[in-house]
Amino acid sequence: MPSFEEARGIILAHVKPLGEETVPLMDAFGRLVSRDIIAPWDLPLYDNSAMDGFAVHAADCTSAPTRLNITGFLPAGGDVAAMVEPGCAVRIMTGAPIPPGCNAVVPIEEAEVDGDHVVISHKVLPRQHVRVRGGDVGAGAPVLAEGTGIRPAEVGMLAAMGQALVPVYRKARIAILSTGDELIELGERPVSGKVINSNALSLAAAVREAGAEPVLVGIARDNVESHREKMLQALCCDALITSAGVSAGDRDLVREVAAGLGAEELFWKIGMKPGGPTAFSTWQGKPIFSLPGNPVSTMVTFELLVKPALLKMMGHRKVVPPFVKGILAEDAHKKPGKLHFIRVTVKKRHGRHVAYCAGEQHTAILSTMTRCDALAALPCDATFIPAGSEVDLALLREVDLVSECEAAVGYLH
Ligand SMILES: Nc1nc2c(c(=O)[nH]1)N[C@H]1C(S)=C(S)[C@@H](COP(=O)(O)OP(=O)(O)OC[C@H]3O[C@@H](n4cnc5c(N)ncnc54)[C@H](O)[C@@H]3O)O[C@H]1N2
Ligand code: MOO
Repeated sequence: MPSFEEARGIILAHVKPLGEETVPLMDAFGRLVSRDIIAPWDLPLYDNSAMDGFAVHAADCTSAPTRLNITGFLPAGGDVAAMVEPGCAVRIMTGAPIPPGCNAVVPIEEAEVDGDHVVISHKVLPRQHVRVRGGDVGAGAPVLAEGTGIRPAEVGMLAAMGQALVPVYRKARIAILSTGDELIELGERPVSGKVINSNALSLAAAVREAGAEPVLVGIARDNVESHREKMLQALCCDALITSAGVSAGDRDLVREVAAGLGAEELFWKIGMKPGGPTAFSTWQGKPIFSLPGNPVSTMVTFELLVKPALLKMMGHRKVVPPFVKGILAEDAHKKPGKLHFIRVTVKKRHGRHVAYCAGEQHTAILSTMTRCDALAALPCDATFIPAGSEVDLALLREVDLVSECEAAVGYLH
C-alpha cells in the first residue's frame, strides 16, 4: 500500500499536460500562456507626455526664467503635430505624442501663461517628463514567458500588445460520477435511506476552483451495467473522478467495472486517513480518480491528490503547495500506521499558525469541513501528538487576510 506521498507521486507520474488552444483574451484570464509572447511593437509606441503642461525644446530653457511663444495645443489622441520651431512651446496633455522639434515637457505647475506666451520658471533637462518609445517594452522582447498565469496585469499587457487571441494551456474537462442506490439529486426531497448527491457538487466546485471545467454525468446505480454505461460516457472527458463504491462493500463496483473496461489500476488504498480506500487507474491514458464516498474523504482526497494532477494537466509546473508549519493548540490522539489529516481552524498568533481542532473528525461530518481552514498532518507512526507540537498544515483558505477595519487601523498607525 503506497504512502500518501508515494500515491501522489504515482498520480503525477501518470498525468501530462493536455496541450494548448487559442482563446479570446478575456477567456484567457486565469489560464496559463502556452508559448512565449513576444512584443510585436514598442510600448509605448511613440514618445509621449507624462504630464499636463508644455512641450518644449530643452535647449531653449537652459537658464530660468525662459519666455516661449505658445504655438499649439496637443490633447491625448490629437492629430500628429507640426514641427515646433525653436523659441516656441505647445500646450500638451498627458499621453499626447511629443511633437517634432520638442524633447521635454514642463508641468503646468512650473509654467506661467501670459497671453500667447509661457514663462518657464525652472531649467529644463532633455527627456524630462517624456515617456519614451519602447521605454516599457521594446519590440521583439519577451513579454510573458510560457507557463505564466494570466492575472489582470497580464490581461492588460496582452491587450496593450494587441493580443486579441491568446495561446493557453487547454482547460481540462473533468467528468464527475457519483455512485450509489441511496443517492438522489439536489431538488429532490430527502427521506430516510436517501442521501442528496452532495459530493458531485462539492467536487464540481473544487474542479472549477482548480481552473478546470466540471462535467456532471450523474449517478451510477449499484449494478455493473449502470456503472459501465456512465463510466464510458464520462471517459469522453479528459479525466474521470468517481465518488463512493470503492471500499470493501458488496456493491462497491467502481474498480471492478473500470478493470472490465480495460483500465490499468496503479493503486488501491493509501496509507492515509481520510482517503484510505482511494484508487487510481488510467484508461487509454486518461486518469480515473476513484475517491471514497464519505463527503469529507471525497473533498480531502480531491484537494491533496486530484487537484495537483489537474493543475499539471493544465500546464502548471508548481502543482503541490508546500505545507505551512503550524503549532497544535490541543493534544491529538490517533492510531498508528497511517498519515492522518485532521480538520483544524487556524489563527495567527505572534506570527505563527496555531491550529485548533475544528470539531468532530469522522469523515461523514460535513460541518467540520465547512469550519476548517486547514488540514493538519499527523505523522504515520505517532499515536499521541501533544499540544505545542509542530505540524504540517495544508491551508484550505487564506488566514492572513486582515479585515477592512484592521486594515484601516494599520493605515492610520
Ligand atoms: N469493511 C470496511 N468498510 C469500510 C471501509 C473499510 O476499509 N472496510 N472503509 C471505510 C472508509 S474509510 C470509507 S471512506 C468508506 C468509503 O466507502 P465507499 O467509497 O465505498 O463509499 P460508500 O460506502 O458507497 O459511501 C460511503 C458514505 O458516503 C455517502 N455518500 C456516497 N456517495 C455520496 C454522494 N455522492 N454524496 C453524498 N454522500 C455520499 C454514502 O451514503 C455513505 O454514507 O467506506 C468505509 N467502510
Ligand atoms: O478514509 Mo475514510 O476516507 O477514512 O472515511
